Amino acid sequence: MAEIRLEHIKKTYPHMDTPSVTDYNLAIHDKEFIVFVGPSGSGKSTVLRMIAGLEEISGGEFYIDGKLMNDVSPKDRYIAMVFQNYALYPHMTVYDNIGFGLKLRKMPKDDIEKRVHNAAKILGIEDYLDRKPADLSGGQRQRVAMGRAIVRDAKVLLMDEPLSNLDAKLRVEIRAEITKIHKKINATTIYVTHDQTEAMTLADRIVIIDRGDIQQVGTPQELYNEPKNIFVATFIGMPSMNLITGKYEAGMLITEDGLRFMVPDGMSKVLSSNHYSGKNVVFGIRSEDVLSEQIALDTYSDNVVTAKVNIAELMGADSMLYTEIGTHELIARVNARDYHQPGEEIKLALNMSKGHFFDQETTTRIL
Ligand SMILES: Nc1ncnc2c1ncn2[C@@H]1O[C@H](COP(=O)(O)OP(=O)(O)OP(=O)(O)O)[C@@H](O)[C@H]1O
Repeated sequence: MAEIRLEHIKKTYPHMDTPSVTDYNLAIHDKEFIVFVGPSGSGKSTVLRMIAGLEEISGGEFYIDGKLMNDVSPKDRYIAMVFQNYALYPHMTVYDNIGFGLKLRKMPKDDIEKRVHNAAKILGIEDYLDRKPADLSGGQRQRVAMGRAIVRDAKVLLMDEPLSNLDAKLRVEIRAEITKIHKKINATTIYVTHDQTEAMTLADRIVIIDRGDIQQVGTPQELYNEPKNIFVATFIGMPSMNLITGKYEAGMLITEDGLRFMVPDGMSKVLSSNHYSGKNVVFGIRSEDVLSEQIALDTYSDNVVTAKVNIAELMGADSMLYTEIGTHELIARVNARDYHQPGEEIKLALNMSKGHFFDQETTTRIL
């Protein structure tokens, strides 16, 4: 069992004026799979390294199962870490690479053998135990690195961008395996990535970080459907959420270049009662809620715009249309059968009720 609590955690690196992590508060449940996601330099690795004990904590408290861990040495934290560069010993076999840490701890040979074989079985690398890392593929090397973490029976597993060295196809395969492995070993897991697709597919809960600050914590669905602010709304989801800035007035959203959108009644009520009448707001709508089929044009006839197609990307079942309406870019994910050429003018309907309104100044979501 391993419950983790981070309370007001801060990090300022030596000789730096500004903190890299400002005030980090998070409770992670036992056996949970948590993903830290955010842009490069947002502080993801710093938090992970503080948990592992590789980096000193500048302020705040870090607990595992209620025990304060700030000053506990890394080897006594019951934590195992998997890095993006696998850090395998090239002259050792897979078996020795996996068992090395246990040997250092002077564990009896029989126990080491049991543990290494058990880990190899979980990871599906039993046939490679006699090989050297050089004779393995990237995916197999990554499994060996995970094997080293698994044999230690760690209560907490930390993974720092473990898939970033693999090609796209292998990343998808190993991603699915990581989920299976997590179910088998059941260690509380913290996984760091800057890839929102990895975060969405792996996480029980995602912690989204920007500039050393937690922006939102929630399940993938919560972050996708109820983003707290514009940063989360545009970071989660591919392609990024469309944003249209305009003035809200008498049930309409009116842009500076004269586009007019009818705001559904329920949304209008919330905007009016929150004193947004006459004020600028940001409207966000996902590409799947921008529609091109005739039935949608008829259903949402109040909000049909003429759009010029700039780029059309065929993605298999869907096609992504990067279009221009007035001075705004609008991305629509449409059925691939409904393919359009760049340069074409088409009609698009916005299903406004699926969109979100954000406060332009604070960037927080209004509804
Ligand atoms: N040893 C260090 N000394 C000084 N500043 C550092 C050090 N390590 C990281 N930083 C700074 O702290 C901030 C957070 O870095 P961190 O590596 O935690 O971000 P990250 O979100 O993991 O980024 P990436 O996805 O690029 O790995 C960055 O501004 C970085 O430049």
